[in-house]
Amino acid sequence: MSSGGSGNFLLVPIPEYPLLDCVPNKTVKIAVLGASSVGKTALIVRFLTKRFIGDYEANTGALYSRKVTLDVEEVSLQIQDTPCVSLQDDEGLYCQEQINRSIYWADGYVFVFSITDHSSYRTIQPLYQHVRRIHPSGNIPVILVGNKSDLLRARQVPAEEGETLAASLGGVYFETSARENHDSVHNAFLHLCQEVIRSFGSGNGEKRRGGLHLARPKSPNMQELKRRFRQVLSSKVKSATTL
Ligand SMILES: Nc1nc2c(ncn2[C@@H]2O[C@H](COP(=O)(O)OP(=O)(O)OP(=O)(O)O)[C@@H](O)[C@H]2O)c(=O)[nH]1
Repeated sequence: MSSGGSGNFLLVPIPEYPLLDCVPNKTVKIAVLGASSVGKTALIVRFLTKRFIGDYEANTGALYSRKVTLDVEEVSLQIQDTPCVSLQDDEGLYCQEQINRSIYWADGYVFVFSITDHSSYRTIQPLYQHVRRIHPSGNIPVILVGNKSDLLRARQVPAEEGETLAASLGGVYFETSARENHDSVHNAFLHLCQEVIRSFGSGNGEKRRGGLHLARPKSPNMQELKRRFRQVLSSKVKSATTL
């Protein structure tokens, strides 16, 4: 696994909601991962703003943070956009260090490929293995998104291949068009957020974070423990970045 990239990417300040605004134990952290130009940024922007961004700008990985209402539940949602990963000739994965940090930080993952680009589809399996190496235990809430479904004539990945791959990752497959519609994108993100919240309830968060030796806060004094949790996590991320 090669790494590169610099800057305290993940440690950019996450806008803190005033304590009274923080939705206790309902902070959902999602990382959006995939190859170049598959539509990671466009999907996030469509989900959060209902708008489509037509121009292409290689993304450096922005963090979006806001409260959203999913069904009737209000959650503090943080979505980490990430720079592209790429397959190398030996089918190894080039994944910048800053992407590792966002994988380490996230509770759930959106794996994105473009249905018009088979190599972006082939990137998903090694990318998923990489995430598993960082989170070896517990199940990790994931969804697989085949984007650009509006470009039917340019399709290179049949829907069945998406379904098969999603099943092997333990997630659900969604075909979306960030360009054409909001609902397909919203349903995909909504599903993942619900899976993440479910994983908190199942204690999976504790099992998964067991690898970090950080018990998921259970006490009534959630805010204090969450503050400590965040501190320990960010110091862990800091030490991880000095690797
Ligand atoms: N036709 C079509 N174009 C799309 C769709 N989603 C994104 N695009 C376009 O594809 C290009 C790449 O979109 P981005 O959102 O920048 O892709 P990205 O994965 O963030 O790209 P990287 O910065 O390389 O990681 C842009 O020109 C988008 O306008 C879609 O659903 N349909």
